[in-house]
Amino acid sequence: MVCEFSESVLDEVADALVARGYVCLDGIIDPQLVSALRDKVFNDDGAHLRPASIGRGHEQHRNADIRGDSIRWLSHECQTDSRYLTLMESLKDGLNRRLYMGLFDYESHYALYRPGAFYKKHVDALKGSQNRILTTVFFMNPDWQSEHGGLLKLYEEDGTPLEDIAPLMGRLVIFLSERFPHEVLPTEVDRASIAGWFRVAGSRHGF
Ligand SMILES: O=C(O)CCC(=O)C(=O)O
Ligand SMILES: [Fe+2]
Repeated sequence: MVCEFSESVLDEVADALVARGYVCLDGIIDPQLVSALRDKVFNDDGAHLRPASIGRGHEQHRNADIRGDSIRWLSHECQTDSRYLTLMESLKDGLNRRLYMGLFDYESHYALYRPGAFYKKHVDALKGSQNRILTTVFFMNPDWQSEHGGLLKLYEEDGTPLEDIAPLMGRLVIFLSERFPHEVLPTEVDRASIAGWFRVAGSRHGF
């Protein structure tokens, strides 16, 4: 299984980030890996999902009014997780080569939104030195229908709605973390995703 993005995909992502700050890509991840990732949420690992919290460190707390998903962090100890993380490493290297973004490390979690769950409008970048610079959201929902809800809604910095993105199987969305407020609209059916963030080392980056 190939665990790196092609040069042409990396070119496309880099060009889109420069032009618009975000990109939505379909079918760029091996379908076998996509279904293995989905199985992690719905089969073997479902029991390890925990209600998500918000904030960082001692400011971290659960707040079901803001987000209702359950999560599990990816780890290189699991082979399927590791394949996804290796793929994201190739994205990091490819973007650093093209845009000198200084992306340093990556953290990501599976998220399961049960019917009725949502994540209110927020910005991913957290306060502190290890800031989140680039967000990835990957979807694993076959047969998604518009009546299922659960759209990822992106906004401009000034709050103007920008794009509603359906959480379709195999779709990867990448955006600059500080620039785009976004929310997950309430879902009617189980909705699985992997949210991830690249951070820079040390101080804030001026991209
Ligand atoms: O699952 C999604 O569509 C996005 C989730 C999200 O915004 C987050 O976890 O920060
Ligand atoms: Fe987010």
